[in-house]
Amino acid sequence: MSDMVLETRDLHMAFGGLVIFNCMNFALRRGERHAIIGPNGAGKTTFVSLVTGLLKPKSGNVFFDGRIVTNDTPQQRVKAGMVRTFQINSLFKALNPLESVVLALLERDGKARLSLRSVSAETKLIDEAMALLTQFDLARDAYGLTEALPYGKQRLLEIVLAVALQPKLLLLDEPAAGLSTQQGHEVFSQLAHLSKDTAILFIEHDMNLVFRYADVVSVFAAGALVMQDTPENVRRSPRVREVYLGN
Ligand SMILES: Nc1ncnc2c1ncn2[C@@H]1O[C@H](COP(=O)(O)OP(=O)(O)OP(=O)(O)O)[C@@H](O)[C@H]1O
Repeated sequence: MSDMVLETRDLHMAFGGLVIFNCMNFALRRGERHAIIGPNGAGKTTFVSLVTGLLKPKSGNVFFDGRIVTNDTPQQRVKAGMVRTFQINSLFKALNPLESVVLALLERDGKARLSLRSVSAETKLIDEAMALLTQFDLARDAYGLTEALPYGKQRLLEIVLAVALQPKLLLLDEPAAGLSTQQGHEVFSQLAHLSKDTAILFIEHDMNLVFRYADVVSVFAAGALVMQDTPENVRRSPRVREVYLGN
């Protein structure tokens, strides 16, 4: 089994005449916590969309878990163990958090067609859902209205739903966006405790979070991977200061 859970080879992407990447080669190890940083418009979200299958590259390939997935649909990639959360809120507002997590666990177990009512008998799943909510400090909110949750907790719940699928790769687009500094740290410290069976690729603009929680940082600028290295080396790099971090 390869060390790499995700690789892209020679990815080329353009929107009409606007070239985003010419030749993007990228690799991410199993279990790694990997941040993508870079200025606005650098292509970070486009890259993640190519990885998850929301967008198709003009040429080049995406490898996931040792297999080419370039032509797989996003749903096929989710089934293979690649799960993404978005900057936008995508929760089931009509369900309470516990019901939502149970649904995610059913999806993981390939039982998604069971109705929630018939699930009430599945006490093991309910216990597991409750344990996940507890892990992310949401136990007290389990039976409340999802739409009444504060924004920070809604974001946390989205992450719990993704984690419930036990992905090999979890992709997070700015998980701390719109959160207070303390909430941002809480989200990342929960993520830091996840099993190393799950690699995490996250886009983040808050450099305190990036340098504290990433094992590896990739710097995107103007459609190129400028550097991929440890947080310490990225922080010290004159080139990265020039294209992104400033002095
Ligand atoms: N669907 C699209 N159609 C046309 N152009 C697009 C589309 N999506 C993104 N772009 C352009 O591609 C470039 C890269 O955008 P992208 O959103 O990937 O950057 P980013 O690094 O994620 O930026 P940000 O940090 O602001 O989210 C930008 O110039 C953007 O305007």
